[in-house]
Amino acid sequence: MSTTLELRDVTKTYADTVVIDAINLTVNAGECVAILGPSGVGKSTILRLIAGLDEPTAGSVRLGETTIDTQPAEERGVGLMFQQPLLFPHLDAIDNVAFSARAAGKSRRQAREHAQKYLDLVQLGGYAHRRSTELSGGQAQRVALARALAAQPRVLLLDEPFSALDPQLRAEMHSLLRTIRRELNPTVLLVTHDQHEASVLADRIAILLDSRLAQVAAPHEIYSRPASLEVHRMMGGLNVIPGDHDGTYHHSSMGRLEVPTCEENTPSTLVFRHESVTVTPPPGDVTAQITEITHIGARQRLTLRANNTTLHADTPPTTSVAVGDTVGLHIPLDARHTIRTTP
Ligand SMILES: Nc1ncnc2c1ncn2[C@@H]1O[C@H](COP(=O)(O)OP(=O)(O)OP(=O)(O)O)[C@@H](O)[C@H]1O
Repeated sequence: MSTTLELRDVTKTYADTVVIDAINLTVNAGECVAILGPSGVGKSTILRLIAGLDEPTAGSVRLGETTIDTQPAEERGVGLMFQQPLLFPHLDAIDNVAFSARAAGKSRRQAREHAQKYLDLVQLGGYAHRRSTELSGGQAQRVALARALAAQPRVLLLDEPFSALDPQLRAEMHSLLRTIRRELNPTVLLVTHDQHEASVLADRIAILLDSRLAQVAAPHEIYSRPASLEVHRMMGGLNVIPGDHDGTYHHSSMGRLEVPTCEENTPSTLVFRHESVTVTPPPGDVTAQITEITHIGARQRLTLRANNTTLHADTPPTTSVAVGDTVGLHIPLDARHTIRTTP
């Protein structure tokens, strides 16, 4: 049964260092929220506070209608999964998954029947009697996920659960997690430093920067309407153009570009996703010269100069261009976003 998870003004201080500073976050029942932030920012600390492995310095954690701050970790109904599967090496897969049911007093047969359902769910039904030491990294991580789910937690906390896997296995685990969300509808709080992972898995992303949540929103909103330049960069945004907003147009060394209106005339930085830019015959919205072409998988990334401004555009490899070409760039109006800059 999924439950709402709520952090209220949660602060965590180690010695004199404030790691988490008065964070408020609600994960609705059945929702998946990803906390995204750089290494060492405090992502795992948040999960430890929820799981009861550490205590907040101030604030409280609620599950449903209950404040769980004083509950021991094992009574919170929180499932945890880490980067490493941490399976019991002396047990086979099914007894790893059956562990919580056995601990709750179920007979071996009942616990194994229950565990088998979860092994089937993670598509390892035929591996029940493999020792955990005889599983591949990806299989062991599936067993760890089955073990976390078999305990029927009220909330599932995932701490960088797929980052030790190679890209193909990681994509398979993403797909499995989506299936599990459809079938079991768990409340999930995921921690990752990978913006791609956050955006493919989560309904909302919470960006953790400098001890605080800089923005909490749906992935497309965070990509296209970042609340700050730091959020734009965290999401891999490349185009950052300082200038001024006159209410209708953004003025910079790149020229004048219509932008969504703002009431005040302010110094502001124009940002737009490199994926949203298309190449046209000049002049386009902006005329620029290509200075570099980098091939990234099935795309090609153009670096361009427009007067003193450096721009980036990701285009299909079929776009026929060469370094030195002068091209037009089309930047859709709804892809243009301005961020107020402190003068
Ligand atoms: N028990 C502790 N005592 C003192 N400092 C700690 C303790 N646990 C964590 N920290 C510090 O708190 C900060 C946040 O750590 P945390 O592990 O939450 O970061 P993270 O964002 O999960 O990092 P990563 O992505 O590298 O795992 C770090 O600077 C870390 O050194």
